Amino acid sequence: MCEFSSLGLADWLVKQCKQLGINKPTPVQEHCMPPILEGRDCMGCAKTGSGKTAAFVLPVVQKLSEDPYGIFCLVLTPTRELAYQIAEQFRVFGKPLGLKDCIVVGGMDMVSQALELSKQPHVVVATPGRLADHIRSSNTFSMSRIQFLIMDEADRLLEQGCTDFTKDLETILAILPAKRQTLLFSATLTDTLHDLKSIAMNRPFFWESKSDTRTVEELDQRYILTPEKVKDAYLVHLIQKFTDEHDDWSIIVFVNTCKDCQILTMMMREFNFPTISLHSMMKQKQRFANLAMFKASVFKLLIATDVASRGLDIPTVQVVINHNTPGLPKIYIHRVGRTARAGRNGVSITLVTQYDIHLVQSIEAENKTKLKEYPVVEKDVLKILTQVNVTRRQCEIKLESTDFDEKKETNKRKQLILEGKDPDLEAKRKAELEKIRSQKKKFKLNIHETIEKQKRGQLKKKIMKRKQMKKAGQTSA
Ligand SMILES: Nc1ncnc2c1ncn2[C@@H]1O[C@H](COP(=O)(O)OP(=O)(O)OP(=O)(O)O)[C@@H](O)[C@H]1O
Repeated sequence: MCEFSSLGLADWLVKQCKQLGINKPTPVQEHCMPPILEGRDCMGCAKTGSGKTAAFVLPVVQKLSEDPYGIFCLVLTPTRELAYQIAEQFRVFGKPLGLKDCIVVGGMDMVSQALELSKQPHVVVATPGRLADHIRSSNTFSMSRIQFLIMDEADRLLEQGCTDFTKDLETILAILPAKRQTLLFSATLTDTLHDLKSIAMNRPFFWESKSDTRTVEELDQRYILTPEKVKDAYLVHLIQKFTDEHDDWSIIVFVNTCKDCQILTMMMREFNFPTISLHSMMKQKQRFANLAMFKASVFKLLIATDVASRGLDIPTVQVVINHNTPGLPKIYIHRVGRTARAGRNGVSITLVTQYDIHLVQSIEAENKTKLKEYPVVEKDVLKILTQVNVTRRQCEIKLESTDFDEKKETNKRKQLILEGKDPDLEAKRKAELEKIRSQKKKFKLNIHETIEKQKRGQLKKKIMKRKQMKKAGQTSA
């Protein structure tokens, strides 16, 4: 393994790394830092927890020290929590320079962000939606001279998933200079390689860690096959087991929806586990506070939606539990990648129902790894089954008595307004679409019935004709 200094990193930065306990470069750092320092665009694809952040932060900080000005670098990232984490890395490595950063994310005060931006910080770390809002609404800052555009979790930024960043990215890219270095990183770049190449136009250097598997060897990947109704009992049992067996434990449980996140958090608290949650329906300040408390081990159990599945670096996490089997192998890779980071060991356990077996098969095929069964004494789970299910029902009733569903509706309306749509019109449009759909269905059903009737009629006629012919034959005989 080589040294940081042989990669072209300045002595003061090598010293800074040493102070942070970073002595030798990881492969993604070893391969991507030299071309970045040479001025090339770079696309780096390496496993979760392999040090991709430092692979782009270190060269940028070095280049900034040679020609410091603001705004020098823009980092885009899909989640707000990740933006804070990346900004922290810039602050730590750039401390000797007095590096100034500005975090521009949704859910936080826009006016103070605008003020910060106008002070020309060296580095801006942003989520696309909020930065695009600033670009559309103010002219107090300029990004026309930026030297670096970095897209962390680049494939997610380009994906047209539940949060679609495409329009915001267009707004942002339009104000950036064509002459810049573009750096794209993720653990799962390959699917979006083609789209990414059009963003990094300057003959990008592409590096992908060569490995048979897409998850790290230190990760012990397990599954438990369970009927849907017994899932929660398995979850409680597993958490109890880890609590009993380890003094120093920290677990993330991933769930599918905000509502499930809320219910499971309430449930786990009923069972006296020190639990906290993270999902997109929470106020942003609460999200940050909860994450900070989990990082500080004040709470040992975090129940989260996929808002926490990418990038978060929490070294104490030993176990990741997938309460639902992720629908895409990519989501699985990022979720389980919250443990077994930077060479540490970790376990992931995926709860699989009979309806999810095909999902596990595609996860195994895509990641070229077989998941092993996690051994559980079933009768211990069955012992707590009734109590767990009763507790869930109680928590569901409790949640129904709050305004959680209304909040969800309000949030949906807010989102539509932010997208420039009229929520009432959208609701009307949806209702009309629904009406058309049901009319079409009815129409299809009618046609089907008519055809069937005709067929039955024709068949009847044929039978009658045959009977008549038979009769006629008999009489002539
Ligand atoms: N050269 C190194 N030696 C030891 N530890 C390192 C090194 N570089 C980074 N780390 C540490 O490894 C951990 C994971 O790094 P990082 O968060 O950058 O991973 P990542 O590759 O971006 O993962 P993900 O794909 O999940 O976002 C961090 O705690 C970081 O401080």
